[in-house]
Amino acid sequence: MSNAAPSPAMSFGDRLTQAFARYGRLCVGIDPHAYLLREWGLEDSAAGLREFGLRVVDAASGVAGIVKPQVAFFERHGSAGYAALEDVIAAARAAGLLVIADAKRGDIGTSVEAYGQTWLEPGSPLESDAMTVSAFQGVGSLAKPLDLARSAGKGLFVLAATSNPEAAAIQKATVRVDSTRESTVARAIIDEVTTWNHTEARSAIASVGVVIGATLDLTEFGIDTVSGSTGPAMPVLAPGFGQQGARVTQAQEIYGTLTRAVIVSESRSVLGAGPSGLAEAVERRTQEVREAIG
Ligand SMILES: O=c1ccn([C@@H]2O[C@H](COP(=O)(O)O)[C@@H](O)[C@H]2O)c(=O)[nH]1
Repeated sequence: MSNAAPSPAMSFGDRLTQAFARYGRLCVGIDPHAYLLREWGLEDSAAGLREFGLRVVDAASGVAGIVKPQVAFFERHGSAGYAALEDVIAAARAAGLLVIADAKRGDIGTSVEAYGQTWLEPGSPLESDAMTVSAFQGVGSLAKPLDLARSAGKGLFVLAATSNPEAAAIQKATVRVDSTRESTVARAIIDEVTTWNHTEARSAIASVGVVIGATLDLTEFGIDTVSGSTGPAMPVLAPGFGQQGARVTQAQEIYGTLTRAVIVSESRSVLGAGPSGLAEAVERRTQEVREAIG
């Protein structure tokens, strides 16, 4: 399966559906922390990051369906880091892996459009299959990347309730959505994404998702994990499993009805196996995630 040139007829949600059916829901994070590079016997340089990323791609290829490079680690090395990231992304996509660039971009609409072009435009050097974005400047500010994602068969994951504890105060804060309703910030973002997805109702899984951490009690964020959705399932990129403490056996309990399109994202808990144990760790984790949520 190659996803190098997605036909516009095939949305990101459709490709996600295929990846789920074939490989399950594990997303292997490509997070070349300095300590991991050391443990792997690699230099903390662009060349070391490139080698690290390519080894993860190798281990994930044919076993897991999705990888998520954490852009921050590559940016540390400036232009050489970006060149390494380009190679890692290209190798992953050529191997048939879906690539979610964890770039967490956001800005006013005219600038965020360029971020979308960087990560989602077919033919761009950093072309990925999906990217993470921030709605701090309003979900409406993301209109251009949303349009591009739709026309190019790409995906977006909007930060809604993140796994880090420091975010709770802002994300649980109440906002007035209209003259009759109030909602938490997290819930308001999820509702806007859901509305967007209802206009793309032809796929089983939508192309625009949200980031909701597995470390949270979602009821405290006002997030509905009980009602069944009528439209396409909203993909939920779910960090917080593994090193941050959440267990995949609890996924159903954490996400409730949202579980049907949860992507279990794990980085350090898999990468910590080191280069010799990595392939086995990816296989084992893929299996555990399959057993827990299919
Ligand atoms: O809410 C969020 C959003 C993104 N992340 C990112 O996911 C990985 C998690 O790494 P682990 O080693 O599995 O903890 C990392 O790249 C974070 O920046 C997140 O953790 N929480």
